[in-house]
Amino acid sequence: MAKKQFKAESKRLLDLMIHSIYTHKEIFLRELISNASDAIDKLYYRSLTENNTGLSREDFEIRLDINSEERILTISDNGIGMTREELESNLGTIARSGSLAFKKEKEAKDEIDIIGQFGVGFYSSFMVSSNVTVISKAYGEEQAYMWESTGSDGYTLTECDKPNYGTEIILKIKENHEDENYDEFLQEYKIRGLVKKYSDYIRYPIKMNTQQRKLKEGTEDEYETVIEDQTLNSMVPIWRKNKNEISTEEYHHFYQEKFYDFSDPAKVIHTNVEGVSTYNALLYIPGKAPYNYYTKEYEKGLQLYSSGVLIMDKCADLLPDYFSFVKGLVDSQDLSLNISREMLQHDRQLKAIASRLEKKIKSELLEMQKTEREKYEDFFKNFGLQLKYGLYDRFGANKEMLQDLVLFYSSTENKPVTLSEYVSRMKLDQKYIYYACGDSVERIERLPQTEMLKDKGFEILYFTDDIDEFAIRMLHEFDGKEFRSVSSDDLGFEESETDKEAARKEAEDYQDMFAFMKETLGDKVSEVRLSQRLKTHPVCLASSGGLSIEMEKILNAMPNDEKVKAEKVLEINAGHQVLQALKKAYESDKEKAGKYTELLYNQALLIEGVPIEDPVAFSNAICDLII
Ligand SMILES: Nc1ncnc2c1ncn2[C@@H]1O[C@H](COP(=O)(O)OP(=O)(O)OP(=O)(O)O)[C@@H](O)[C@H]1O
Repeated sequence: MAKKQFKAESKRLLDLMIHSIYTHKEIFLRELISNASDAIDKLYYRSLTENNTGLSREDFEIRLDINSEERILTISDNGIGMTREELESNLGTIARSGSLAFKKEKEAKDEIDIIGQFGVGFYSSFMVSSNVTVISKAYGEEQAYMWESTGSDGYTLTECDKPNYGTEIILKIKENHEDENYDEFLQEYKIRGLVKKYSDYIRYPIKMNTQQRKLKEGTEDEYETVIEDQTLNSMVPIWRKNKNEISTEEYHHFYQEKFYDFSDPAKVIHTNVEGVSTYNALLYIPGKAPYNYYTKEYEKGLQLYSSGVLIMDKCADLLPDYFSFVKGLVDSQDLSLNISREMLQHDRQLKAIASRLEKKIKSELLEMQKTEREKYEDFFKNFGLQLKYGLYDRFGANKEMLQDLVLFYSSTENKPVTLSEYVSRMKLDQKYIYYACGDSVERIERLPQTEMLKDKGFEILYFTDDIDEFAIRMLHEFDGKEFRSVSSDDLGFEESETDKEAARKEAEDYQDMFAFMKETLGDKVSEVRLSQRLKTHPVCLASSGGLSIEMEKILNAMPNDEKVKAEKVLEINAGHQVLQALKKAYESDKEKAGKYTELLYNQALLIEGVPIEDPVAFSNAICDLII
C-alpha cells in the first residue's frame, strides 16, 4: 500500500508553536542573537578550513538597531547568510534546522559552538512582531533575497539589494495591547538588559548605537546626549577563562554583580570537568546567609548555561537541599535541551553533573574546615543549621555526605568541634558520645545531669538547636560509637561488683519511699530512683523512653494539637542531705513527704526548662515551708 504523508495545517501549526512553546516573549531576542552567532560561527569555520577567505575573527559582529518611531528592531550579522534555497527551506519549513544539519555534517569542532538544533527559534520573533522581514546575502553570492511574513498567511520571497554578505532580521514590533507591553522591546534599556541576561557570553560582539550623557567639550557643567557605538555583551565568560588568569577581586566582583550580594563570598569553587559529562562550574559559598535563607521564599538553584546562552536562572536540580546556600552557575554543551530551551529533556546528564558538584562542594568545605578553621566556623554559623536539617531529612539517608561537616560545641574544648575530633579524644573506658540539650551553651553548662560526666573528665557535646537531637538520632552512631544523652537511662559507666552491690543495697533502703513518691506524682513520672549522674545537685530528671524531655519540649511547641509525652524519671542525689530530710519526713509525716516530693519534681522541671503545671501551687508550697 502506498505510504501517505502527514498533512499539517501550517498556519495553525505556526500559530500553535508561536503561542505555546515559550513562556516568556522576551526570549525572541535570545533566539535571534543565537542564530546570528551560529551564522557567524559557520562563516568562521569556513575561514578556518579554506585558506583564501581573508576573514579573521575580529571582523565579525552582531548589530542591534532600534527605531522606536517606526517600531522597528533590527538584528543583523555578517555571518554566512542564506541563499534563496536556504531561505526557502530554513525559514519556510517549520522545524528544519540548517544549523543542526551543519553541526552533523562538520562534526563538533572546538572553535565553533553552534546553538540551534530544533529549527523553531526564529519563529519566536512572531510573538512580538506583526511583520518579520529577513534580508540575506549568502557569503560568496551576488544576489541578496528578501523573505517577508506576518506569521499567519505564508511568506514572500523576492530579490533585493544588500551590499554585504550576512543577514538582517527586521522586526515590526506589535502595538501595545491591554495586557501586553510591546513598547519595551523598543527601549534601549530593555534591550541592553535582555542581552546581558541571556546573551552576555555570546562569543562575538553584540553592538548597538546607544545614547550617552556626556560633559560638553570645553564646559564644566553642561551635558549633551551623544550617540556612541557600544558592545553590550561581555563575550568571554569568566568561568571559561583559565583559573590562574582570574584574580580574587575579579571572582568576587562577578559574584556581587551577578548574585546581588554586598559582601564577599566565603569561598569560590571554580571547576572545569571533561569526560562523560563536560562542564564548567563557578560556585560561591556566600559570606552571609541571605536574609530570607531560612524561609519558604528562598529559592535554591544554579544558573544553567548551554554554550554561553542562559537556559535557566535557577536550576534547582543541580543542588541538594542541604547545599541550597550555594550560588553560581554551570555551563555545559552536553545538555539535551527541550525545544523551548526552557527545560531539559531528560535529566541524566544533569543528575551526573549534580552528583559531581555535590562531591566537589563537600570536599571544598572539608578543606576549609581543615585549613581555615575560623572561616569554617563562620560558615557553619550561617549555614550549619541547613546541614543539620540535611542529616535529619530522609531518615538520615544523607549521613555519609554530611556527618563530617557538622560541628557541635564541646564542653572541654569550649568551641565547636567535629564528630571525629570528639571521637579521637574519647577515653579508653568511654562507651558513648555524650550530648546535652538546652537553649544555650550557658544553660547547658549549668545542667545537673552533666555533673558526674564532667567530673569523670568526659567531653560532652552541647546541642543548642532544636534540630540537633533529632538529627543525631538519625545518625544513630558515628565511627561505631553510639550517641547518648546525659539524661538517658544508661550512661554506660563501668561499675565494679562491689559498687554495684552497694548501689543495690542503697536503693533497697529507699525502695518504699520511692514507691510512695511515685504514687504521689502519679503518671507525671514513670519512676523515682537514686541518681548515677548527680554530684552536688539534689535532683534532676532523666528520660527512659525513645523520646527525650528536650524532644517533648520541641514537639509540643509546634503549632499542632497533638501533644507528646516523654517518660520522665525523677532522680535523687544519694549524697545530698535532701535525701535524708525526705526519709525523715517519709517516716514521720507522710503529708510533708508528699509536699517535698512535689517541690523536688517541680524544681527538676524548672532546671530542665520545662514549664511547671501549677506555678501558684508551687510558690504556695515554698511559702508554707518558710512559715
Ligand atoms: N541569521 C541567520 N543567518 C543565517 N542563517 C540563519 C539565520 N537565522 C536562521 N538561519 C537558518 O535558519 C534555520 C532555522 O532557524 P531557527 O532559529 O528556526 O532554528 P535553529 O536555530 O536551527 O534551532 P533552534 O530552534 O534550536 O533555535 C537555522 O538552522 C539556520 O540554518
